[in-house]
Amino acid sequence: AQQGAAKPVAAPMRDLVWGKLNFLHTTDTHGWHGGHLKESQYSADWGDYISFAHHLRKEADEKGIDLLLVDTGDRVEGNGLYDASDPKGKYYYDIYREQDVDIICTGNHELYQAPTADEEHRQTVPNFRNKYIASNLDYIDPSTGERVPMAQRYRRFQTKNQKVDIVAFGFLFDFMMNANNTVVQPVRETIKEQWFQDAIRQKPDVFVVIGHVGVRMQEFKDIFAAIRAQNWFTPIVFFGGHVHIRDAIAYDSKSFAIASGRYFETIGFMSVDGNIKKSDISSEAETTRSVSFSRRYIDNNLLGFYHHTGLNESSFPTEHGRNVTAMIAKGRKELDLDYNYGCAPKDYWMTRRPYPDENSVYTWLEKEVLPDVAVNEERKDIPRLAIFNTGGIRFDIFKGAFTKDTTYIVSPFTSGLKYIPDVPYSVARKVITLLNRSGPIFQAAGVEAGVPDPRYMGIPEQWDGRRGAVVDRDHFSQAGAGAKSQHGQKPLLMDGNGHGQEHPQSPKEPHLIEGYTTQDAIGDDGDDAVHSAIDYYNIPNCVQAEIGIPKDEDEKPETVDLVFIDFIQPWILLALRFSGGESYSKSDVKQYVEGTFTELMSGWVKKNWGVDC
Ligand SMILES: O=c1ccn([C@@H]2O[C@H](COP(=O)(O)O)[C@@H](O)[C@H]2O)c(=O)[nH]1
Repeated sequence: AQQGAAKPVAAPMRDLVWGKLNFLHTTDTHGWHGGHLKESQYSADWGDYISFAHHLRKEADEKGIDLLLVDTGDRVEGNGLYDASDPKGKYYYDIYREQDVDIICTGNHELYQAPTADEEHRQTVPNFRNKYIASNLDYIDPSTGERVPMAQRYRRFQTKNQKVDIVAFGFLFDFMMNANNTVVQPVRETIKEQWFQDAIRQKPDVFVVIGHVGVRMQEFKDIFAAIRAQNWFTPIVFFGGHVHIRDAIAYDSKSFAIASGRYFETIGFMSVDGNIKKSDISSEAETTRSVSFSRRYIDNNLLGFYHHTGLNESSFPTEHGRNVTAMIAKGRKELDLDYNYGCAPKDYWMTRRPYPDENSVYTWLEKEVLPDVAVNEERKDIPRLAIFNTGGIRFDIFKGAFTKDTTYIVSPFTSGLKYIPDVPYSVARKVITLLNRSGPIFQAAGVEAGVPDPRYMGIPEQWDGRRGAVVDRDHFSQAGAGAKSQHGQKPLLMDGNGHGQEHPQSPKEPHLIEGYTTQDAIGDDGDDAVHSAIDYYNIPNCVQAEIGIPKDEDEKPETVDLVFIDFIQPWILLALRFSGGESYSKSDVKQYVEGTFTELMSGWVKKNWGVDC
C-alpha cells in the first residue's frame, strides 16, 4: 500500500472457494492503481495486487489447477495518477503493464478522447500482445486512415497446468460516444459475422467471454444465446463491468457471469469446478457434464490479501510488488497529488444522501459551485439556468484535504460550460424535467436522432435497475462473527502484525465497518468481508442551478441563458425540441466560460475553503 494509506480494519471473512479453473478479475479501475488512500477497505495498490496474484498462482501451481487474470476495461480517467499528468497517463501505462493479465479488453473510457484511444493502441495493446482481445472494436490508424481491428478478435489457448482449452472473446457494449478514431460495432451485428460464427463452432473445453458490459445487459445475453445455440453443454463464463457494481448471475446451469465493481475497490474471484475438460466425460455422456461455479468479491486491502494467502506483513510482499508500489509512489510525488487546494468542511455524498440534501455533493454543486463558476463577465446580469449531469461527478468528497488527486477523483473530464443565449424561459424551464424523466417518446426520438440513452447522463451504478431508494441497513445486523453464520462467514482475527484497529466484536453483535453488502442473483454471500450496509439513494440524471431567477412566478424573466456542461449537449438539443424550442441546433451553442469544469471546481475550492484542515 502507499505510505499514509488508511490501515485496513479486520472484518469477519468468507474464504475463497477454489475450483479447477479460477479467475481474478478487475474492472473499471479508472486510474485508482495507487489504491484508496482514505478508505481502509480498499487501500491496497497495484503492487500489492501483483504480490497477491503471484501467491495465488503459486498455490494454483502447487494444487495442479489453473488461475487466470482478467481485466475488462475502463482502466483510465478518474484518478490523479492517470489524469494529472500532461499528457495524461504518463505514469499509468508503465505501472499497469506490470501485472500479468491473461485476457484484457477495452472500456468506453479508453475511447472518449482520440488521444486516449491512440495511447491504448500504441501502448496497452502491444504491452499485452496476444492477451488483448477486441471482438467488436476497430481502430483508425492516423497515418494511413485505414480501419483495423484494435486487437485480435478472439483468442484460443490452453491453461498452464491442466491444459484446459479455452476460446475467449473481448467485447465492449454498444457504445456511441467514442471519438472518431475508433469504430464500435454493435454486438448484435458482430455475432452475425463469419469469424464469430466460426469461432463459436470450435469445440474448446470452456468459452470465456470478457466484456466491458454489465452482466444483465442485452449485449451479454445475445452473446450467450449465440454461443449456447452451438454448444449445448459447454461451460461459458462471463466477466463484465461498466456498471460499477458487484454482481453475478447464472444464465443457465453451465454458465456464470461476474462483475467486479469499480475503482479498484474490488478484486473479483470466480472458480469453475466439475467436468471442466471435455475429456472428463465421454462424448455420449455429454448431457451429464456437470460444472459448479463460485464467486467472491474481495475487498482490495492487505488484511484480506493476508487472509486469502495465509501470509502476513513480512511474508506477503514480493520484490516485484514492492517495486511497483515504489513506482506508484514516485509517480504520485512527481505529480504532486497531495497538494491541498482547501479543506472540505464535511463529507459530501453522491448516493449516501438523497438529493437535495445539505450533505449531497449535487446540492453543493447546485447551491454553491455552479452559481459561482457559471459566470460570463459580459452576460453576468442575464438570468440563467445551469445544468450539470450527475455522472460528471465520479466520487464522494470526504471531510478534510481536497487535493490535486481529489480534483480528478471527483471530476476527471475535460468538459466545459457551454450555453445557448436568450432562450424563452417558458421553453428552457422544461428542459430539466425532460432530461430527468424522459418518457418513451423522448427516448424513441433520441434513438432516431442518434442520441444515446438518457441514462448516460447519470451515474453508471444507476443502470442497475434493482436498486431501491435506500439499501436495507439492517440486512447484515444478525451476522455473527463467532461461529459460521447463515452467510457462511468466518472471523478474521487480528493477525498480530499490528495492522488494523482493535475490533470490538462480541460473539452476539460484531462491530462491522461500513462497506459492500452485495445481493446478486446468486445470494448475499459473495463479499469476502462482512460489512454493515451503506445507505443508497437514487439521484436524477441532471441537476440545475437557477441563477438570478426570482422565485415569484410574476417576476420570471422572458428569456434566460441556458448553460450546460458540454457532455450533455445532444440531450439538451433534443429536450429543447420537445419543449417548444424546435429551431435550436449545434450552431446556437457557444462557450460560456473559459476552462474545464474540473479547473473551475478546484478554483472554487481554493477560493472558498481554507487550507488548515
Ligand atoms: O466526458 C464525460 C464522460 C463520461 N461521463 C459520465 O460517465 C458515465 C460513464 O461512466 P463509466 O465509468 O463509463 O461507466 C457516463 O454515462 C457519464 O454520465 C461524463 O459525465 N462526462
